[in-house]
Amino acid sequence: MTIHMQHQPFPDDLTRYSEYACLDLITPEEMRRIDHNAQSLGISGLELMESAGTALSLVAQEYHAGIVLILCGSGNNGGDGLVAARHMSREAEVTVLWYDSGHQTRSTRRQLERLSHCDVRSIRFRCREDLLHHLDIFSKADLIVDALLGTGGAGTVREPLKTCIDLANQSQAPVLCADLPSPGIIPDRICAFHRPKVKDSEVYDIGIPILAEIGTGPGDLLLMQERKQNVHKGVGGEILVIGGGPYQGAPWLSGLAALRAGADIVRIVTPHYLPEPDLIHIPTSGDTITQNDLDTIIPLCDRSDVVLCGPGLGPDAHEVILTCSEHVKKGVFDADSLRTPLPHAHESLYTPHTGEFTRITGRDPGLTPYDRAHAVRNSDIPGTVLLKGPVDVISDTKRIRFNQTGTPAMTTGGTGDVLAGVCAALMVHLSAFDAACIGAYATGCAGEMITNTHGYGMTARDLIPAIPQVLFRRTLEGE
Ligand SMILES: NC(=O)C1=CN([C@@H]2O[C@H](COP(=O)(O)OP(=O)(O)OC[C@H]3O[C@@H](n4cnc5c(N)ncnc54)[C@H](O)[C@@H]3O)[C@@H](O)[C@H]2O)[C@@H](O)CC1
Ligand SMILES: [K+]
Repeated sequence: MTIHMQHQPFPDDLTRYSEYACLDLITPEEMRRIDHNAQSLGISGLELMESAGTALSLVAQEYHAGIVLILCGSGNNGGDGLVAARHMSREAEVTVLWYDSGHQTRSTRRQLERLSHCDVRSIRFRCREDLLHHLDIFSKADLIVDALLGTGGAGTVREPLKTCIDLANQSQAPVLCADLPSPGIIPDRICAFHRPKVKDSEVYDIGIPILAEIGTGPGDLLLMQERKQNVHKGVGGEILVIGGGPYQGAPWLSGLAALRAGADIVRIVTPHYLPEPDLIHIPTSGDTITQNDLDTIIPLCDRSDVVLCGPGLGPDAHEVILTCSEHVKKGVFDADSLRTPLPHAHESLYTPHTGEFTRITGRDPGLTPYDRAHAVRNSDIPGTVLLKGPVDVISDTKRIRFNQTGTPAMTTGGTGDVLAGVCAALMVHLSAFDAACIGAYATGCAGEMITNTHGYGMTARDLIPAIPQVLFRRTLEGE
C-alpha cells in the first residue's frame, strides 16, 4: 500500500500535548493505526523495526546469556527478532529458528537477507517435524526470545508455531517476548514497543512521533471494515436525514455525502423535494418540520442504522428533534439540532463549529487546538464531540484526536453538511469516535483534492465525489 505523506507541521507546540496520548494498554488495531501514521510522517517500517529489534537486543543482553535462541515468525514480529539477532551476534552464540510460512512480510524477508551476512546460525522450519530435529537447541539455550507472534496474531495458534511454543515452555531457559507474548508462551519478561499491549510489559520507545498517535492520518482508514465482495443489500446501512425547512439544499448534501461514504439507503425527511434519483424523499406535511410529522418520522428512526439530525433545519423544530432522538440508536447531531437541551441518542456524535459549541456549552472553546481539546474534554456533552476548526478536535471524553486535513477554502457553505453525512455513514459500522476521526480526516482530504483543482471556486457539492476516492482508495488502487 502506498503511504500518503502528511505534510503540514502541527500549528502548535506539541510538547504540551503528551497528556493527550493514550497511556494504558492499546489494541493491535490501534497499534496498526499508529504504525501506519508514523510511516506517513516519514519513519519507514524498516526503521521502526530496527528500533524495536535494537530495544529487544538490549533487554536480551541483560541476561548475559551465552547461548541465545531466537524464535521468529513470518510476520514483522519475527522481523524484530531477526534484527535483535543481528545486534547480538558478537555478544552471544545466537541461533535463529525462523518459520517459513511462504508469505513472509517484505520487511522480515529483508531482515533475513541481512542476517545471512552475520555470524548467526539461522535455521528455517516449515513444519512440526522440522522442529523435532532441533530439540537440542531448545535444551542448550540460556535465553529464548519469542518473536513468533505479535499484534498480528489472531485466533488459536496454528502448527508449527504451536509446537514451537510448547518446546520453548518445556525448556529451562527464560523467555523474553517481543512486543507481547505469543499465545500460550510463558514469559519471563515482555519488551513492548511504543505502548503496552498486555499488562506487566516493559515499554520501549521506538521513536514514533506523538502526532502519529494523537493525530488522524492514513492509518485511521485501516479501521474501515473491508466490504465483503459478495455483499447483500443493506451492509452499507440505512441512513435517515432529518433537516431542511428554512434551507433547502443542506439535507440533500448530507444525504449524497452519506451515499458516497458507503451508505446503501438514504432517506431525507424534508419539506423541499430536490430531484436526486439516488435519495429517497420523505415529504413533510408543511413547509417546516413539525409535531405533525412525528408519525412519519418515528418509524423511520426505528428502522434506520444512523439518523442525522439538523442540516438546514432552522431553530423551530427542536422539540421534534428531542422527541425523535429517543427512537435513535446512533445519532449524528449537527447544525440546528445543536441547541439546549441537547438531543441524545443511544450513541451520539455532535459536530459543532465554534459558535455552536459556545451555544450549547456557554463556553468559548478558545483558539489553539490545546485549549479546544481541553474545552471539549471538560464539557459535559453526553457523547462524542467533533469540534470543527482549522484543526478539528475529536473527543469521546476519554480519547482525544486532532485532525489537520482541510483547507480554508472549505469554509464555503455546506461543507459541514457533507462532513455530517460522511460521519453518519461511517457510524453504521464504527464507533462515533472512529467515525468522527475518519470522517474529519477524509472530508478534509477531499477538500484538499478539490482545492487543488478548483481553488476558492470549490462548492460543497464538489467535495462529494472526492469522498470515496479518499475512503476507498486502497480498494481503488488494488492494494
Ligand atoms: N509500530 C508497530 O506496529 C511495529 C510493529 N512491529 C512488530 O510487528 C508486529 C506485528 O507484525 P505483523 O502485523 O506482521 O503480525 P505478526 O508478526 O504479529 O504475526 C503475523 C504472522 O503470523 C501469522 N499468524 C497470525 N495468527 C496466527 C496463529 N493464530 N497461528 C499461527 N500463525 C498466525 C500470520 O499469518 C502472519 O504471518 C508487532 O507486534 C511488532 O512486534 C515492529 O516492526 C516495530 C513497529
Ligand atoms: K511475541
